[in-house]
Amino acid sequence: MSLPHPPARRSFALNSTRVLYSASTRSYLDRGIITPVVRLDRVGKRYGRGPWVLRDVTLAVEPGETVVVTGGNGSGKSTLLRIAAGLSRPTSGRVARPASVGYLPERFPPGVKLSARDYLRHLAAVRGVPARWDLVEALGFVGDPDAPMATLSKGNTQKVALAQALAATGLLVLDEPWSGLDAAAGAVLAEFVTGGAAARLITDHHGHDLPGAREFALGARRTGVVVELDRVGESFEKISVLAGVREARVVGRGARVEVEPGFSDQVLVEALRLGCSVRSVRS
Ligand SMILES: Nc1ncnc2c1ncn2[C@@H]1O[C@H](COP(=O)(O)OP(=O)(O)OP(=O)(O)O)[C@@H](O)[C@H]1O
Repeated sequence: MSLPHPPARRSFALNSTRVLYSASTRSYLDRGIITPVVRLDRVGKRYGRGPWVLRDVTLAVEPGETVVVTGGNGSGKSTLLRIAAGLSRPTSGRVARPASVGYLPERFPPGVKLSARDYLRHLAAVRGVPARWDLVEALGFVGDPDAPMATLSKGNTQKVALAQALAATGLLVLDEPWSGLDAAAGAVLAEFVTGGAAARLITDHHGHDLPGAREFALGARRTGVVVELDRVGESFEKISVLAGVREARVVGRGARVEVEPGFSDQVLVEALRLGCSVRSVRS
């Protein structure tokens, strides 16, 4: 069930600039002077009779703010994002969101027969927003805009999928938006997700450094091992998906890797095999 939208007199205009929100916004939020764009109130989720994936999650994202949802594999990040975007119903709790929501799924749906240009036009028409081909170009799309989406490379598919999500003005929900992007597109995206007036809720296994972003950690479990690696380079992607890796973040030329109990030996062996050096290992 969605909460009714808050009264307009308490809302900040969504098209105001980011600067307006930078000073003391948390205290304004707390005092009810700024209304969050999206608010999850004690949200819980279980699929069928399965275990609870999320329990009692309360989160508010204000205009112009970027919140990065972190947590290990299976901690419920994508589930939380789908609930925030309105694509999945919470089992308990309440969600209030704006009318204009852009959503980038973790994986692009297979079997889309439309061309990139028609796909963008179609989704824009459904949502009542302009088709932003300029965003596709800004991300450095290379390919035939009139070829079926299924024939595009992963990175170019991601650029089109991102453009349809970024066209929204209220809330941007982006699940692993850097996935498949080249460095140039990644840098453009980093600017998109740290500027502008929309509220942004994202996941990012790559741990990009996003100025002003706030972290929201899910399922923070205290046991496990933290491994600090050096000389990680191109191996980061492989390390971040190793069995037992709860979370991996780029730190300078190295990485900080949180590992589930019992998995640290095999993660260390694999990291050394990939040419990394080990800076520290601690519980
Ligand atoms: N449609 C579904 N039906 C049943 N279980 C699901 C469904 N979607 C997710 N789950 C389960 O919910 C849990 C959380 O999944 P979710 O994809 O939200 O985690 P995540 O933190 O995004 O993981 P990852 O970092 O691996 O992407 C997992 O145990 C998953 O198996």
